[in-house]
Amino acid sequence: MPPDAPSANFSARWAALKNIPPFLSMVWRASPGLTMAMVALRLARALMPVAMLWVGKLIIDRVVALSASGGPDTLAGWWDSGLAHPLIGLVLLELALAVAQDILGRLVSYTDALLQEKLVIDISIRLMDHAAGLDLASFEDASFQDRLDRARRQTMGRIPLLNQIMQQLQDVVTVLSFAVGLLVYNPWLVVLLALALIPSLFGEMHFNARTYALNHARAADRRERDYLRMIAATAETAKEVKIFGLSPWLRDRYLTLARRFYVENRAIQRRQLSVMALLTALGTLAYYGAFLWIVARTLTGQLSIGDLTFLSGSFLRLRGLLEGLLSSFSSMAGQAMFLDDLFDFFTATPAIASPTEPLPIPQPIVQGFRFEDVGFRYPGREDWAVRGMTLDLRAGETVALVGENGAGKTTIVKLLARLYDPDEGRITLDGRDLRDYDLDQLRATVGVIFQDFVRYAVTAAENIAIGRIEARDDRPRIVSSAERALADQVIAKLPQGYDQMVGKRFARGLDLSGGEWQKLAIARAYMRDAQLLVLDEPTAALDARAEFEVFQRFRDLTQGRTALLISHRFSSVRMADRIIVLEGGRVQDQGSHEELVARPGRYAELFELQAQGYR
Ligand SMILES: Nc1ncnc2c1ncn2[C@@H]1O[C@H](COP(=O)(O)OP(=O)(O)OP(=O)(O)O)[C@@H](O)[C@H]1O
Repeated sequence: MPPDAPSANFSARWAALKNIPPFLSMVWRASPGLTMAMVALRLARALMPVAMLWVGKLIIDRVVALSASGGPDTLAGWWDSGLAHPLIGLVLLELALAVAQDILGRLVSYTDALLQEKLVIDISIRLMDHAAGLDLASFEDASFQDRLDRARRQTMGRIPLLNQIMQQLQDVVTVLSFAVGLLVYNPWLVVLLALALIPSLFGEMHFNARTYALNHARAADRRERDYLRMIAATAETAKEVKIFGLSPWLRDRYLTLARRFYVENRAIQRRQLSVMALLTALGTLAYYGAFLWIVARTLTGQLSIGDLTFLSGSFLRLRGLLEGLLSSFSSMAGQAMFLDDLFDFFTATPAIASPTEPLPIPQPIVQGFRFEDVGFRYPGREDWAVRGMTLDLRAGETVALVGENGAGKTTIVKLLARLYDPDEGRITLDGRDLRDYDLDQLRATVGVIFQDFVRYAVTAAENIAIGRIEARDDRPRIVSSAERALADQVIAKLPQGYDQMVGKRFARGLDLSGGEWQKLAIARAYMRDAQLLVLDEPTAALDARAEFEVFQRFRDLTQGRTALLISHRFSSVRMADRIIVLEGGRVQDQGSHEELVARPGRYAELFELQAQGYR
């Protein structure tokens, strides 16, 4: 069991009850009106059983009294004498109660369904909103992924908890109403019942805690299982799974993980079965003991037949209710333990945020961006991704970054957009630390298209509009961005043009080639009014001519704006005003293409290598 797994003991369970009030406040937030209606309906419903049983007792006592009094022999006689009128009134009352109970039950289910739905929507939106504010680093951290995964499950998985809590509330009121009835006859009856049920309560709590601990400890396994199931059967992976014959390997890996969980879970379930059977038997014994007492008192005339029915009825109901209450109380506490993950997730705060008094981004940028002796390590890694990095991105200039795989090119882009903050040194914009500026404005100013851009399963137009989602209805803007990125030719070939659904996730979707996707992605860059435009190798799948053309246009169209290009193709890179050569997270050299090829160094060497390939 990992150190952070809650131990399978009672205190963890009791402690989890602290989650109930915040959970209820979430319910209230989701819909105050429905919540109030629900509580009122449940309360009314809670008092029905005791009322019905009591009226039943009154009916029996009256029937017994009337038949003992030796009244008329015929029904008509009874009617005329008027003796039976109060009895008829009681029967009608009982009938009305039964009908009301039914209607209330249906209203409760109706309100419950609506409230649960509202709650799912509300929690989902809060999860999405909260996730949007968190650091990229959080998403790249596996333990955070586990937490997020568990929290996400809470959205659907813990919703029945609402019903459980409400039912619990209703049952408590019903129990209290019966207990008051029993107390009137003999307080010991109530004590006896409660005592007999305590062992089952602890038993239930113990086993629920064990199950939770197991689930918690195996969260990482489950994520892997979901992942395996996903890669075994999705459009994105089907090609490789077939070509490499991965199916048996995926299947075995899945089975190994699933079996481990199954075996551990079965052990808990087995113990629960035997222990709980014993504890429940205890309860049954106590129940029949009390029942004997009631029968004896009736025989000796201390209780009426009506009392006997009321008491035995109350007893039967109380036992069922208390048992249900105790077990659902413990399962409710168990469910509440799962809420820890949800609330944990909500308490996670981003480290990268706007300062309290942010500076506005200069319009226009005058000097540009500058890295001053910047060092950065990815969380959980010992080695530096960039170190001692000093470079300038002057306003209005087109700069290319080159370097071998892992040289730190993408990391520079992430630092520029403040997806991460440097561990050493600082990055400035017009002389002020990036951290002093408004974060949202900064991200709007830096338009980046990454090499691993997302292929959204939406329409072609929407795929482009992603670059400036507020302008998704601005068709002329979308069309002109598409033209600049050469994506218009791709779209012209689609049967439904800009409104064509793309991607293979949905039946209506039409998949595109790698290069075609890239053109759509590049069009996103033109949707923005970004002052710094970055293309981080989204052109890798374009053929050499298309990349050349895309970059040429990019340079022309970004005239007067600052632009950063990342590419491994020298034919494209040479268009830049200045080329920065990175090696091992540092600037190794910089200059124009002509300057760099003229002197011996990494650039000339790599350029020569690539040129040879074409000879
Ligand atoms: N999310 C991450 N978590 C941990 N380490 C990372 C992460 N992303 C990159 N790195 C590491 O940081 C270093 C720099 O990576 P970076 O992505 O900046 O290289 P790059 O120059 O863009 O490479 P490429 O040409 O392959 O795209 C590499 O050693 C890489 O392994």
